[in-house]
Amino acid sequence: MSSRTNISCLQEAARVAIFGGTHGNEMSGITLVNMWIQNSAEIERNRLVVKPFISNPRAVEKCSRYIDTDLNRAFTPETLSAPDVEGLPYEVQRAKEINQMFGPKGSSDAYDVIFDLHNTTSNMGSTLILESSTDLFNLQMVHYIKKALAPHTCSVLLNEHPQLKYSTTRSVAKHPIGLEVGPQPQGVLRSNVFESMRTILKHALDFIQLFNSGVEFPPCTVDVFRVQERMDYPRDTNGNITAMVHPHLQDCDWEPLNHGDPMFLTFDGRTVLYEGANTVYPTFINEAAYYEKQQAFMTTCREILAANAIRKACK
Ligand SMILES: CC(=O)N[C@@H](CC(=O)O)C(=O)O
Ligand SMILES: [Zn+2]
Repeated sequence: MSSRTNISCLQEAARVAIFGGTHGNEMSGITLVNMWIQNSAEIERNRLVVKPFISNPRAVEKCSRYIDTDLNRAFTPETLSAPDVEGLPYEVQRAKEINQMFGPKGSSDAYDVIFDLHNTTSNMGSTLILESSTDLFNLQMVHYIKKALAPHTCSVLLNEHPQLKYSTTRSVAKHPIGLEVGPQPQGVLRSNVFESMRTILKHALDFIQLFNSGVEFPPCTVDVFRVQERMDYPRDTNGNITAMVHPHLQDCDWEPLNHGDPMFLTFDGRTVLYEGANTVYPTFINEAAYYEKQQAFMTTCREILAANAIRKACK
């Protein structure tokens, strides 16, 4: 029997967009994108269209997460097909524009790749966010980035949970990928966070250029953290929070949380323990933007994804 390797031939990635300011108070992505709009030399690659783009300019101007509603939840089929009437929430209108410019979502006309640059107040380090465990192009890209970064590290968050997945701005592209770097307070620029983001983008664009030039990428595996559950703060009967993230959990993103470990510290000094049977890996711990979403942190489980070899399809 001859052994044949399984190579998946994928479409060239000719058009790439880099979004900053999907949330108007996340300063690293906003600053990088504005810099690249001024001078794009650093992100230019052969035979590749790379478009730096401020996705929520009005929120950026106000330095707030959004004007009317969270843009990064607005890319549902219902919102995108809403009739163009006057008085639509700003982000709904903007989502429809972005879908026109970079989509339409789900169509062959859509951009190939959208990188969406975010910052978190959580101590997550550099994190790539995937929305599908079967997107070979993105899995290979993430594998490449992780290798290129070593000895520095980068976590991969997989958000394909049927209930917890949300309709992101980047989801307009064929290969949506989020980049979340922290900790960085809202409205603040930190040089280490800025530089980490910039380096990851460089490796990502290098990967795309290599892929487009015909390089074959061998089969690989990627360690990911799969979104499992959102954990809310303890609350009183009026819905007000009654506890804080416990000091033993604060800043411990991606570290194992086991049955019996402290989770919250109530205002009156009681410790609330994690009661789950299985070890989980919390992330987005004490993210500022998630208080309004009733989320103190998110639990994930570890998983290893395998990806076929890929190369560009011959036309
Ligand atoms: C802190 C923050 O904004 N995080 C992003 C994560 C993502 O892009 O998937 C969000 O909630 O939209
Ligand atoms: Zn964000």
